[in-house]
Amino acid sequence: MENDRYAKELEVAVRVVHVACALCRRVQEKLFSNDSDHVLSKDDDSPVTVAEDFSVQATVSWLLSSTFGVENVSIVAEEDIQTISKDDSANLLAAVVNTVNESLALASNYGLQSPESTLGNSEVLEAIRRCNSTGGLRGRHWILDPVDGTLGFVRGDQYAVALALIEDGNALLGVLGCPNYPLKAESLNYNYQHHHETMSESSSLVCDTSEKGCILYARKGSGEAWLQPLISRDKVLEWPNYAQLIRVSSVDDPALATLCEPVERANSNHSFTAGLAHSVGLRKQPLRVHSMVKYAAIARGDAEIFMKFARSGYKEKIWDHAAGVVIVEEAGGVVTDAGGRPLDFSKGMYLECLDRGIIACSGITLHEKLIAAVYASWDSSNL
Ligand SMILES: Nc1ncnc2c1ncn2[C@@H]1O[C@H](COP(=O)(O)O)[C@@H](OP(=O)(O)O)[C@H]1O
Ligand SMILES: [Mg+2]
Repeated sequence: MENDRYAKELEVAVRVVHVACALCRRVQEKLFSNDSDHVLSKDDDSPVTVAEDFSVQATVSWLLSSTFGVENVSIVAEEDIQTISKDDSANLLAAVVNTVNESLALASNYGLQSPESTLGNSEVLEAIRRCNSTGGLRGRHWILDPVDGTLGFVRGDQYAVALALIEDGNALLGVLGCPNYPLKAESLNYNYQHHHETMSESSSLVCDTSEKGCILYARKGSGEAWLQPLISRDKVLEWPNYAQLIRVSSVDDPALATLCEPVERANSNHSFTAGLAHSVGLRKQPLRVHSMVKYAAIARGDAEIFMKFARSGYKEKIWDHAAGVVIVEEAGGVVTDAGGRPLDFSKGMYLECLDRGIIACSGITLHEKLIAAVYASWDSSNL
């Protein structure tokens, strides 16, 4: 039956992302706990972040391969094997192997297979290496961003685990794990200064995980997007785990709409988007959020617009968008490039044909206004 197609893949993907989010939460709790040996680094390439990325990637790769069979699984993912297989990376590899084993031991709590015995270095490296697909127009590929929004992760703020399935170039399934997504939309706004002032006493920011954390997911063409809460440590996932339907906001008046955009100025031109916002009549301050949680905010109805205009020459990666696009579209939203065309996931690792930037909206009215505003202002924008 058409409706049953990809049902198993979607359920497995959601369970796998639960395991990955639990891993991330454990690492973040250690990072921010008062008795932690770790020194928190504000860099997004700190050893902790790198270990975290590899650990999630190995865990997801191992679980997908053990469920569907190694020969059936092709994965396109952010981290490549070079960094971790260097001679001077023994400590990094040891940390990753440890974290992966800890997390796979709990996989059975999530209805997935745990390994019969602890994985060794070579098995973990092999799981990471297997994520070396480049995707493309033919075949079925899983697209993974193990930790999207690494800066958000080290700051104890928003980050996401993103897993999508593309087949013959079409994004069919999207799963977004958002371990720090707060219940109240207002708390999404990133406030760097506040963050630093409260950093020392802010273990509550990440350690009180009971009121935040969810997984969003959707199957292309179903017209439905779903949300499940993350489950607490040591609990067993009972499918469908309180899944609830989510829907985009019905606000189409620009004066009432909220714009979401990257926190980092380096990743998107804030003054250009401010100009667009002004010209279509947006009044509210933009909500600056790390990672694909911005797509989640649109799908959940907590914001109406997400825009990203990277510097010219930057090539957007498919793993930064595929899962979010499926979820927003199935929740009722619209996602295109700045020329109004759908994002094309068929060209390999990059969104090769992307026209200028990305515009995701809760509805067509806001979307058309923004596309028209880009058209009117681009030539004078110096971008
Ligand atoms: N100069 C740049 N311009 C645009 N995007 C960039 C960028 N450098 C990195 N990125 C991407 O932007 C993502 C973060 O998005 P955001 O700024 O919306 O939080 C990064 O994901 P990672 O954190 O997984 O590396 C990275 O892929
Ligand atoms: Mg990313």
